[in-house]
Amino acid sequence: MRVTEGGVELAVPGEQTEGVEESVFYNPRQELNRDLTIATLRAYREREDRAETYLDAMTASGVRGVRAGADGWNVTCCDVEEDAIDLARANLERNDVDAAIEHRNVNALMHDSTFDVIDLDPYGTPMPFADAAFGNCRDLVCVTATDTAPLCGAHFNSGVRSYSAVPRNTDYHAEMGVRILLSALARSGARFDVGVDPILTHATSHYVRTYLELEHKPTAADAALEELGYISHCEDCTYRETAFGLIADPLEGCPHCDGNRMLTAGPVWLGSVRDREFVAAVRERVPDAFGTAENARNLCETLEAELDEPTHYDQHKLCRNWGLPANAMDDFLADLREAGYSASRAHYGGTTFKTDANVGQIRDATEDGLA
Ligand SMILES: C[S@@+](CC[C@H](N)C(=O)[O-])C[C@H]1O[C@@H](n2cnc3c(N)ncnc32)[C@H](O)[C@@H]1O
Repeated sequence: MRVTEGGVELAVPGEQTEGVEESVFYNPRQELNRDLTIATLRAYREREDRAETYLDAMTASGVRGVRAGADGWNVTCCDVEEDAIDLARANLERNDVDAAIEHRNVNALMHDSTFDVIDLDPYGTPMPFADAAFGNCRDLVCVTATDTAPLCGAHFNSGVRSYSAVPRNTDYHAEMGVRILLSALARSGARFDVGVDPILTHATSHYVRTYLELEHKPTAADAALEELGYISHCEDCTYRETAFGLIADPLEGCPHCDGNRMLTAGPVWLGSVRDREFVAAVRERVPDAFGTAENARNLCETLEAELDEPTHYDQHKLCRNWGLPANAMDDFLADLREAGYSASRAHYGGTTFKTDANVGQIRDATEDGLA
C-alpha cells in the first residue's frame, strides 16, 4: 500500500492501521518521531553548517533516508535485510532522491566510514550500535530506544544487561528510561573520548528519542560523565533525592516518612536533557504540512518550559496517595509558585509536573487548594 508522510510518498507492506500489529518496515505511530527528526536536522544544519552526511542506519522502508534526502542531506541508507533494502531503493527512486544504499550490518559500515549525523532506530535497545556510532560520527547521534520495560526497571535484569546500570521501577518510569539511556550513551561516548550533549530528548508513547551533539575531546567526555549520578527513591511516600558521582551513596531510610523501602537507581544522567533554544528552533522548523505538526510543536513547547529537575511527579498519583481530590493543573502549579517553588509541566503526561519542592513541601503548598 501507499502512504504519504512529510511530503514524500512511500510503498509500505501490509495494512497500516492503528492498533494492528505493525509491519516490520513502517510504523505509522512513529510519524511524530520522524517529523521531529526532520525538523531537528533542519535546525541542526543551521547550528553546524558543515554537517552534510546523514546515515539512516536502520532504514527499513527508507522513510527517514527519503525524507532527509528530499530535504537536501547527503544520505546513506543501510539495512541488514535484503527485502528492506529493495523497498528502500524503490522508495528512494519513487521520490527521485539520490542516496547511497548499503546492504550490510550497520556496525561494520560505521567502522568503515564516517558520517556527520548517524540515526539509530533499531527495534529495542540501541546499545549494540552505540560504540560504533560514537567512534565514527562527527556531529550528531540520533537514537531511538523502544525497550521501555528494561529501561524503566520493569524488566530489571534485561535493563541491567543492556544499559550497565540499575534502573528502578518508580512513578516516573518514562523519565527513569530517559536517564538510564542517556547515562549508557554518555559512557559509550566516553570510551572514544567523545562528550555527549543531549540537545533534544523526549519520551513519547513507547519509546525514548534523543539527539546527542558530540564533542571530540577527552575533557568533554569527562564533563559528560560528571552529569551522572544516583537517585534514591522511597517506595512509600515517593520522596526522592539525587546525588552526582560515579560511586553510589544510597540513603538507608527515607528522610521524609522514615520508611525503609528505599530504592537506588543509577548511574543515571542527572543533567539537562535538552537545549531550550535548540528545541525552540526545532519547533519553528516544523511546517504545517507535517502530519503531526500540532503535536510536535506542543511537545517542543512543553520541553522548552520543563524544569531541569531529574525526576517528575504525577499530580493524580500524589493526590491518590494523600486521599485528596486533584484540582486543575494550572491552579496546582500556581500554588507551588505562590509558595516560592519553581514548577513546570512535564512532557511525560497531562498531569505530570516538575518542581524543586520535595514531596512534603508539595503537599504543604497545595493541599488547601485540593480540599
Ligand atoms: C525499527 S526498524 C527501522 C524503522 C525505520 N527507521 C523507520 O523509521 O521506519 C529496524 C530495522 O533495523 C534493521 N536492522 C536490524 N539489525 C541491523 C543491523 N545490524 N544493521 C543494519 N540494519 C539492521 C532491521 O532489518 C529493520 O529493518
